[in-house]
Amino acid sequence: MTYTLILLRHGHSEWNAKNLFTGWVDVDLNDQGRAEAARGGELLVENGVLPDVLYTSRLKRAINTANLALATADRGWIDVKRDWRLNERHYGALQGKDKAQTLAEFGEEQFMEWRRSYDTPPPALADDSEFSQVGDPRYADLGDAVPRTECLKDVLVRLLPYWESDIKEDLKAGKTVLVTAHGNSLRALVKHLDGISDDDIAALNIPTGIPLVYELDEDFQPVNPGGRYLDPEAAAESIKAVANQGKK
Ligand SMILES: O=C(O)[C@@H](CO)OP(=O)(O)O
Repeated sequence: MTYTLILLRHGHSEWNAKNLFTGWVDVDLNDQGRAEAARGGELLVENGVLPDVLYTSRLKRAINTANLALATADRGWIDVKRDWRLNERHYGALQGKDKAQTLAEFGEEQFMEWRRSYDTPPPALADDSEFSQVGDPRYADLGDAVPRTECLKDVLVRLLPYWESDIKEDLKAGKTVLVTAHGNSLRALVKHLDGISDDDIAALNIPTGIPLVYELDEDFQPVNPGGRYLDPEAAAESIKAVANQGKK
């Protein structure tokens, strides 16, 4: 008996296209992202991997990706659970900043440390910034715990309890679970699933809009470590593009 988990990073967003750090800023998909999401749904159908339940973050680029993919797969009727713990990593004071300019200003080492180190968060975002989520009603349940910045470790710490309490329970019940989330929240989950070290996770990037399917054994260990992208060629191209962001 194996459990089927599908991970799907949202399609290209308006700020991916502009090369801006996004984090918790609620930016929508662009046309490319909407097309990627629909293609993601086609890939689910072509591969006969149809989700029974959907998990998303509270951010519209993930929500709309899931809606488009599921509509394409004629699966818009499945149960949905949304949770802030699947949100993108909060990018702190980098939210809204241009990646290429940040790279030029701070140099590659600092830029990569902020983007990909496991435990160094970017500087905190001021509460009165236009890009702050403090006071946003969608995070009212968080009170003053709304993040001002996060490193990947912080994401793992907030995400794992939810993985244990909710997502795993649906898998245990035999449901095929679709998690539609973000580059860094999915990197955290993949780190956990594949047992990737704190150092090695820096080199792992998740492509936009391409379903990544894990088969998990009864102990939730991947039967297929690293998972299986439903379009491996497109995934390889997109991974390269994500890795090179800023370096234009
Ligand atoms: O800007 C962001 O929020 C993320 C994902 O788009 O970017 P990066 O890949 O640089 O972590």
